[in-house]
Order: sequence, then C-alpha cells, then structure tokens
Amino acid sequence: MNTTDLLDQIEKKGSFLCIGLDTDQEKIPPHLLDEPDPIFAFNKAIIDATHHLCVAYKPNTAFYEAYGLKGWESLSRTIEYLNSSYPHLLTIADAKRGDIGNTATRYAEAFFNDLNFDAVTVAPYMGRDSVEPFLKFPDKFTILLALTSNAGAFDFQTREVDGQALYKIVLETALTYEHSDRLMFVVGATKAEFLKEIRKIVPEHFLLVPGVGAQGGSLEEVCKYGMTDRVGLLVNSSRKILYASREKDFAEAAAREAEGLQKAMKKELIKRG
Ligand SMILES: O=c1ccn([C@@H]2O[C@H](COP(=O)(O)O)[C@@H](O)[C@H]2O)c(=O)[nH]1
Repeated sequence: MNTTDLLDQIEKKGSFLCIGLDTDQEKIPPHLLDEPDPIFAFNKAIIDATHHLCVAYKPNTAFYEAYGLKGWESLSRTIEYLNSSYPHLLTIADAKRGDIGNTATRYAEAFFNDLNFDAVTVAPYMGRDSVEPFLKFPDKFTILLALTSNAGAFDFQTREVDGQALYKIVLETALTYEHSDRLMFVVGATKAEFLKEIRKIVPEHFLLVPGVGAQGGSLEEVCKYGMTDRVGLLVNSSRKILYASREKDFAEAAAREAEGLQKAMKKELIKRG
C-alpha cells in the first residue's frame, strides 16, 4: 500500500477513519464465546459491518499477545481476512516496537513479511538504528510515536531539551532518516492544540491520531489544526465503536458509531474543498 492508494480510498469513502481492533475477550458479546475463535469471530463481524466506512484497521497487538499462542492465531486470522477480503484497506499493527538494529529487523520482518501488515507503530526512544530497519521495506509505513494521547506524554515528550520540546526533536530527527517518506507519526487527538506546531515540521506526512471517542479528543479540533491539502490524517477510534453494544446487534451498533464519525469526516473533507 502506498500514499496514492490511501488517498484514493479516503476520497472514495469520504472517510479517514481507522478502526482500532482492540478486541477484549471480556468485553465482546457473551454469545461469541462459544465460537472456536471468539476474537476472530468478533473482528470478522465488525470488519464486515464497517469496511465501507473506514480506510484502515489497527489491531493493537497487546490484546492478542495477552492470550499467548491463541491470541497470535486470532491476530494472524484477522490480518489474513483483511488482506484477502478487503485488500484496499490499510492495516496497522499497533505494536509500538523499538530495539537495536538486528532485533528491529526481526520485528519488521514479523509484521511486514510474516503477518503482511501495511504499517507498524514504533517507539522512537532508541533512535535511528532502531527505526531505519523498518523503513527499508517499500510500500510499508512506519508510524513513529511523536506526541501520544495519554497524560504521561507530559513526562518526557513535551520536556525541553536544548530549548526545544522533545517531540519536536523526534519529528525533526526522524526526517533525516533514510526513506523518511515512509514515515507517519502518532499524535494524540487529546493534544490537538499542538498540531499547528507539528504541521510546521511535518507539513506533508500522514498522522495517525488516536484518542477520538473513549479518550474524548475532538475530531473537529484535529481537523482544524492537522488537516492538509492531501488530508494527512488517519483518525482512530477503538472502544467507542467496538463496544457500542454487547448484544447480538453488536456489529450493527458498531457500524452506526463508525457511520457517525464517517459523516463528520466527510463534512471536514468537503470544508477543505
Ligand atoms: O498515543 C497513543 C498511541 C496509541 N494509542 C492506541 O490507540 C487506541 C485508542 O483506543 P480508544 O479505545 O479509541 O481509546 C489504543 O489501541 C491505544 O493503545 C493511543 O490511544 N494513544
């Protein structure tokens, strides 16, 4: 998947929604627990009900790793289903990896080659040699954490180093990495007011913006400060969509939530012209 394909999907669907597949066995409808793979059964129903409203899906790997081998199999079935049934959608492994070069290479192979995700989230703390192994893969995106949505973001990310906020240093330094055109950046929707400054450093790159929905971030604020001529935004919502209902109508309820966001996104796209 490349940026042109992604933009094509955004224009076609009037949406830049990413649905987070943070599938928690304790929160899915109880009737699904009789299925051989309840997590996959839930994901498949959600995907079938919402694929026309979004341009990306983002399983957070923690929700699969928590169940060991079984969880990894659910993740593998989910990505295979997405790639075979809806190949035009962007798939993001939210894994937040980051390690020394040879280890980073194996992480990249795991998510890009073995599982065949289009993108993976990476933590920038270990620097260039921990990120560049991911960037070597053509037609894949590496999504670097820049300014996260949680309160702990203020512990380090906004602290000044030599007179400049650390998240800005992350953005500027990442632009010097080889194949930096294959980067996207995570910026939390709860930090929308920072987007104006962020856009001065990365005017063109796509931003993955989690935090709309359960975390209370505002789509309108994100668009006001973060949208570019080529959209440049993927806005994620997970729990608010996934757990709209715990009854048999869970997939339809999820689709209604997703549709609400898609309609709001379409308005923002029209405003942009
Ligand atoms: O800064 C960040 C980075 C990642 N996330 C992840 O996004 C989703 C958000 O889920 P909601 O249920 O919509 O709150 C989740 O997987 C987080 O781990 C984030 O929230 N903030």
